[in-house]
Amino acid sequence: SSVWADVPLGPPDAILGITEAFKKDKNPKRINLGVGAYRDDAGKPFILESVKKAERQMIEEGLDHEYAPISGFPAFTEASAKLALGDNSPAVAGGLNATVQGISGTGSLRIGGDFLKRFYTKSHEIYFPTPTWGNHTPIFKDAGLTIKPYRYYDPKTCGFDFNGALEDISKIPEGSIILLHACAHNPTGVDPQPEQWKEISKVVKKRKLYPFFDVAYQGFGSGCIDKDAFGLRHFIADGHTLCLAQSYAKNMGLYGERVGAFTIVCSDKKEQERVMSQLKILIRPIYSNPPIHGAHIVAKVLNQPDLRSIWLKEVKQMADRIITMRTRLRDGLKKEGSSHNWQHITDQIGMFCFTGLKPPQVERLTNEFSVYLTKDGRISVAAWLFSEKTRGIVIASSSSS
Ligand SMILES: Cc1[nH+]cc(COP(=O)(O)O)c(/C=N/[C@@H](CC(=O)O)C(=O)O)c1O
Repeated sequence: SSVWADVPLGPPDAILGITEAFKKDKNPKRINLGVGAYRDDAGKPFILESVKKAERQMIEEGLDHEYAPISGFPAFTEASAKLALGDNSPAVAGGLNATVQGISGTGSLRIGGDFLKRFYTKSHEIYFPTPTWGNHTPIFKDAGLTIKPYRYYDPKTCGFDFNGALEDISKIPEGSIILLHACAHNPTGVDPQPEQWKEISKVVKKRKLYPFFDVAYQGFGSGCIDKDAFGLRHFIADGHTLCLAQSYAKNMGLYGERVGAFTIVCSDKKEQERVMSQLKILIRPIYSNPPIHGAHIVAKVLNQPDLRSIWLKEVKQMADRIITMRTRLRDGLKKEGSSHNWQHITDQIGMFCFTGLKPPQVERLTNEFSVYLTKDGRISVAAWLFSEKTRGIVIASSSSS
């Protein structure tokens, strides 16, 4: 028999599989609210002006196609570290950030998982908020870490289960790794308030946990890159030693360019050199060195003041549009006669709204109205086109709610 006779058929991806199903739907009124990708008012992908300008400059400069360093271009990695940690970050100023370019957020998270498995000796257990982004599980499982939960989302309020989270975190075994979403939590759209971040930092410190921040939506939550980094920067100011994975897929619209970064904040320069050396040894046999096109774009946009100021306006414009769409969706549902409390649609923040719809209602929405969303009831508000689709949500939510 064939050598692959025992290969089982795997299930479609819970998120990317929605787009596959959407593409097969012939209904002209179909709408895809599955994948976390921003769309403009015409439902089209949004190419940022700052990105277009950077690319035009790159063509004029005739950039070559030579290999980047294993860790990526310093112009990219240093700008990424400053974006997340702050322009005046003492850690960056002191050269304590061991930052490498990763293959977008996913690849950066995976480098982190692999590095922790190889060198973090206190524990190989990583604690996830419940729920979390679907791909977090296979990323860290394949890296050889054991996944454990802490409470995060309260289905009763469709909000943050702050007390539950604190209670669970205060019981996490000392030295464990804890995964935190920096902002715009996926899939719930529920973020801790600044005061709550401070409490979380205290408990994480008390338990001597190792924080791993996933920074996939900086700027996309509030529209302000500094506000969205509050939790991360507070943890640094609180003296935590931590690591973080960044993605430029959403906040620069560079989805397919696969541009991200992974940073370990080290305690001193010697440690940073040792950590950098081992990150490069880890990367070399996987993909040797990172893709350069998107990295050049990001380096230009972040380092050139004219492009940076355009970008800051554009990321705020995207965040503001999402906030407007949230309000229109909530009002539209009321207008359609729904008596359900949809307040959480505007209380939540970032690309996603956790509607609270149950799988049977999601199925109805998809099968009868060609509205595509993930089974857990998450919709990408960024992809929402205000239309009579609202009616579909009302009907689906009214049935067996
Ligand atoms: C929290 C989070 N972290 C990292 C990523 C990685 O994105 P990357 O394209 O590797 O930089 C995503 C992507 N989330 C959206 C897309 C996806 O699932 O791949 C989503 O949730 O739809 C996240 O939502």
